[in-house]
Amino acid sequence: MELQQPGQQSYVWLITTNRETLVNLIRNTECLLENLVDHGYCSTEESEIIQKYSTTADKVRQIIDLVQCKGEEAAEFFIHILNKVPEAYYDLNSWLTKINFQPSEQIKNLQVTNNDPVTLYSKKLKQELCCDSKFVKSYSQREEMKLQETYVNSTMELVNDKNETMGQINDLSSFFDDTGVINEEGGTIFIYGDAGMGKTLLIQKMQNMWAKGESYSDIKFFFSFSCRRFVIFSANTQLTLKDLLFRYNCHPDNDPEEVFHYILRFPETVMFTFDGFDEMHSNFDLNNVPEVSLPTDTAHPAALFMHLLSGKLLKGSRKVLTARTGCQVPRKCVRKRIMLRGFGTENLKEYTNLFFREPSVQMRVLNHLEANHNISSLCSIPLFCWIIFKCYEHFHCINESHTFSSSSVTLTDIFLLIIEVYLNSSNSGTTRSQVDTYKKDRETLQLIGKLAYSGMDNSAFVFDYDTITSLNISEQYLKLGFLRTVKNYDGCGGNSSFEFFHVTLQSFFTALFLVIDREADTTELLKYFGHCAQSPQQEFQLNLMMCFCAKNHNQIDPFSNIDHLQFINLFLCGLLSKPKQVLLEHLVPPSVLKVKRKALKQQLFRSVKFHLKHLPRSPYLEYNRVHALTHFIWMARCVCETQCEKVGKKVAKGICADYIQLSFCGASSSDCGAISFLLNLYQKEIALELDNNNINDYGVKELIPCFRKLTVVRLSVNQVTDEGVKVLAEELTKYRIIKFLGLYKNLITDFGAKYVAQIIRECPLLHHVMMWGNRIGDEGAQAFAETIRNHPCLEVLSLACNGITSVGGRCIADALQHNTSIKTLWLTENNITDEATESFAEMLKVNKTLKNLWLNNNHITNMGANIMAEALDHNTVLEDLSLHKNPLTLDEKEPFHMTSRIRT
Ligand SMILES: Nc1ncnc2c1ncn2[C@@H]1O[C@H](COP(=O)(O)OP(=O)(O)OP(=O)(O)O)[C@@H](O)[C@H]1O
Repeated sequence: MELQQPGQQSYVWLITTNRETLVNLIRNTECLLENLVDHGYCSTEESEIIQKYSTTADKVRQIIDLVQCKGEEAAEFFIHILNKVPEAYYDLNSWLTKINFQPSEQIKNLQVTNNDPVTLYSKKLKQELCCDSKFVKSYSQREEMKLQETYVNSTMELVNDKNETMGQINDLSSFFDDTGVINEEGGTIFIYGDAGMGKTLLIQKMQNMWAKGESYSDIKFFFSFSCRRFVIFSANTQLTLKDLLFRYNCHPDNDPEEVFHYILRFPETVMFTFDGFDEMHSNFDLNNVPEVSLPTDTAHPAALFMHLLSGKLLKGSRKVLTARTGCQVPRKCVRKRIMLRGFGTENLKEYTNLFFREPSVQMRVLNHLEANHNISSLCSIPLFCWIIFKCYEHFHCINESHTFSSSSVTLTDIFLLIIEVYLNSSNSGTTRSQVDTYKKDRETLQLIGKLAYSGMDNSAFVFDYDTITSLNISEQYLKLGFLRTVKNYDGCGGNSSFEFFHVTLQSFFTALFLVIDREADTTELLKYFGHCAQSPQQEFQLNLMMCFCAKNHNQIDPFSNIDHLQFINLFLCGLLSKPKQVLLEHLVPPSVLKVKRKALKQQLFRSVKFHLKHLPRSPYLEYNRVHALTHFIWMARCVCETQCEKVGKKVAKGICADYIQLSFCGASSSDCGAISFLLNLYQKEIALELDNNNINDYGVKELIPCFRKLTVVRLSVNQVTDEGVKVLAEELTKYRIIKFLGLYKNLITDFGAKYVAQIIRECPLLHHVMMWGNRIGDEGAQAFAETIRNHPCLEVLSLACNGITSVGGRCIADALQHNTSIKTLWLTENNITDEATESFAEMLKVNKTLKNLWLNNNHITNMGANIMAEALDHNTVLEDLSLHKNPLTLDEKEPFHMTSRIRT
């Protein structure tokens, strides 16, 4: 673009000499005319005449002629408009920069109206999203709940592609910054978590923050898609990108072409959210996505989606994709991985205080949660927390003194309760017993159950109006609140579609239907066990294949997630359990119930036996180790849901090992209840490895019943805080059988370190303690020092990656002068300087057991290294003094190089 340079500051001259450029690059004449008319530089008649010209270029020529005639002020205001509405005149950006336009004070004070289609569309999107995101959609339509009054941040963690944690994030605005990037090429922020962890609500919160101007201010367009909705498209649907954006979100009122042109030109101003990749069940083969060479080409919506995700379309746009844990996404696309871990103690407190307004009720609820681990661990999953609170609120309204049950509460219990609450609320608050409510509304439950069941086989979570009416589900039933309307995506304003307020509710209704429907025989009842029957080998192979395939960006099968089917089995176990018999007998004849119960029990045993038989087993140290995966957790959940000790005992017997490895199984805190239920019934002592799960302090509390059996407790990378460690100390010191304690990469501070020290002091068999990657400082180090002084058998202590300085280092070194058991001490990555090396040297002169002392990544210089090296002359036991990554200079003459036992 050849631009004419102005010779003097005459705006008329500028316009005249750059006429050609302006005619070529101005595409929006309405904005110019409206502002010129508003401020009297052009009359309405003149504007109308100009608008009659057929081409934009002619209109621009006329406008230029007009402002030239009107003189300097009009010409200056004309350029001021171009400058003030960059969305419309972005092609003139470099011209405006070159002329270094500086309007006079008089012109600056004139208000410029921005009626450009891009800005108007952005405003429209904001308004629409503001309305859409204001209320939480999970709640029944009768009683909407404002997002602002219910959303609290849950625990979010950055995770690398080996599933290792990279630290927490607390702010949704930081999703797009540079922290935690695992792949610079990727453009998608991938957020994952279990069912009900709050992925959808988090997306809603992002929409709301953008729409209210609280965040993402550089984004002009925010397009939200639920992957579930892609099911609606038939295999031969063909759409252009423009259609996908405008028809399935809101439509621009003015000049859609221009808006789309802007989107293509500035993709970095666009944000997409795609919620629920695991639900993107489609007839369309995602592994054979046809290429789209131009953004104007048509393709299947799922293909457009995949191209958006991979950056082939709108490269540079921001994308957020959510899915259930375990769902594979093409690695190449992923920029960051964020795992939702649900509510920790503080989040739960915040949520309680938001949910219950009355301070006295808040206190009471918090006290109940404190007293009942079973309920608080269920509450760590936000969906279940909401259901529990909702039930509490309802029963509390009826009876002020209502409390949470003090006995064990299962997931089936809380779903039975929420249904009761919904049914009762529709009866204008009449209070009936649970049995009466279910008895009276049996038919309703059966019909809704049938609908739920009808969708399960082919993963249909959205029901069109025809399906609803064909099953005789009337308006009245729809209003109960179990189903909510789905925004119409065909853009034609047809009849609404519906979905359950959460897919776990659909699973519950399916199970309820299979139990209460007399026609449903035992084959139907048990069919989902068949779907979920996966041998551990298959699960291993699948995991391997997923890793391998994800690496090659091939063969993605997001539909392999069958949690919704697993939930059906779980609820069947709950509904057909003995404690529920009293209620169920009012809905099904006892004889039918008996047959179903028997069949389920037999099936459960068969599945469990098959699963346990095929679990991989291998010797590990002195143990006979069994390696369990996610399916084992589902099995434990089902068994626990039966609440039957006899079943539990039989299953526990099948474990047949003295070490159970359950790392990376996606176990949550409430799963610890199920694990504990089984292990408590195990005949012998056993080692439990639960590293890299999501159990936090609630999970530790859930394990209380089984600590008496545990010789190894490995709870590393699990968000355990001092509170959890306190529980460990109370429990482990009762039984004193613990040999190995693994708590690395948790949130333990000096306070918690004192409890760990207590465990070391009081448990004489303990030989391994892994505490690296916590928040322990000198006070904690001091506590360890006091306790290791005379410990009889502690062999390995890792305190690496903490905040220990020379003060703590000296205490530990002094204590080691007296210790005769420790062979390995890790103090890597702390803040230890030369000040502590004297103490280490003294210790090395007298210690007769320490073989490995790791002080890598501290602040030790040649001086400190030499002090320790000299001490080694008196020490024959130490094999490895490791000093990598310290500020040492490599000088041949320095004596510490003379000993091969020092590694630098
Ligand atoms: N951060 C949060 N603050 C308050 N409530 C929450 C939060 N996250 C989730 N909830 C509650 O849990 C319910 C379920 O959450 P959501 O639908 O977002 O889960 P999800 O992870 O998308 O589940 P799924 O994988 O099954 O689709 C919400 O409707 C809300 O009641």
